Amino acid sequence: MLTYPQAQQILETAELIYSERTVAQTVHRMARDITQQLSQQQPLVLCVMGGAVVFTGHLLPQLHFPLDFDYLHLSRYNKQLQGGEIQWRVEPGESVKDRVVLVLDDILDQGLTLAAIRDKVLKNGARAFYSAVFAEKETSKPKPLQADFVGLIVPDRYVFGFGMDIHGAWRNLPAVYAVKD
Ligand SMILES: O=P(O)(O)OC[C@H]1O[C@H](OP(=O)(O)OP(=O)(O)O)[C@H](O)[C@@H]1O
Ligand SMILES: Nc1nc2[nH]cnc2c(=O)[nH]1
Repeated sequence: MLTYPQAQQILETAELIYSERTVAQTVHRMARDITQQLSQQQPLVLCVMGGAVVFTGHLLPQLHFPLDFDYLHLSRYNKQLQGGEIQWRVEPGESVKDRVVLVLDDILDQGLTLAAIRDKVLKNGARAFYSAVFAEKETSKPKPLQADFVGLIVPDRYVFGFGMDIHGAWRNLPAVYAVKD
């Protein structure tokens, strides 16, 4: 865990890359696009804990159609800045069977996390898989999947805020920051 001064120091030296206003406009646009595509499908919406919790909390009240909600939990970064093995804590269960599933995550970086989720959701019998990511990182490597709904494009730097952590801290920020290079 970061100490209080360490957390403060990280924020003070970070670069603001998207303001709170842009974040709000982005979630609003995504809600409109998701509504256009899925409002007749009564999807099962799955929040990927814990990064997607802020995005989910802002998005769901803007989806004015019937849906069900649940969550799944896995981690690949484990409070580090480099990804490793995927560790599942709560897998998608039987509830996905025959459902149109919409998975919400905070960021698509190398895409390994979302690809693992897609594979499990489809293996457990979902009728269709959709994904919405609040941010997508511009990486040089090809990704194993594309998200159906993408919010903000972020540079190939470690970003935090609006649910995304930096060593476990600052998920609570309303805007998006990049760590100092
Ligand atoms: O596209 P990838 O390179 O696989 O990375 C994306 C994943 O990384 C973060 O999760 P993390 O493992 O940090 O767990 P968290 O949700 O607890 O922050 C984020 O929430 C995504 O799920
Ligand atoms: N918080 C955070 N999580 C990530 N997971 C993959 N890339 C990132 C990133 O840049 N920031």
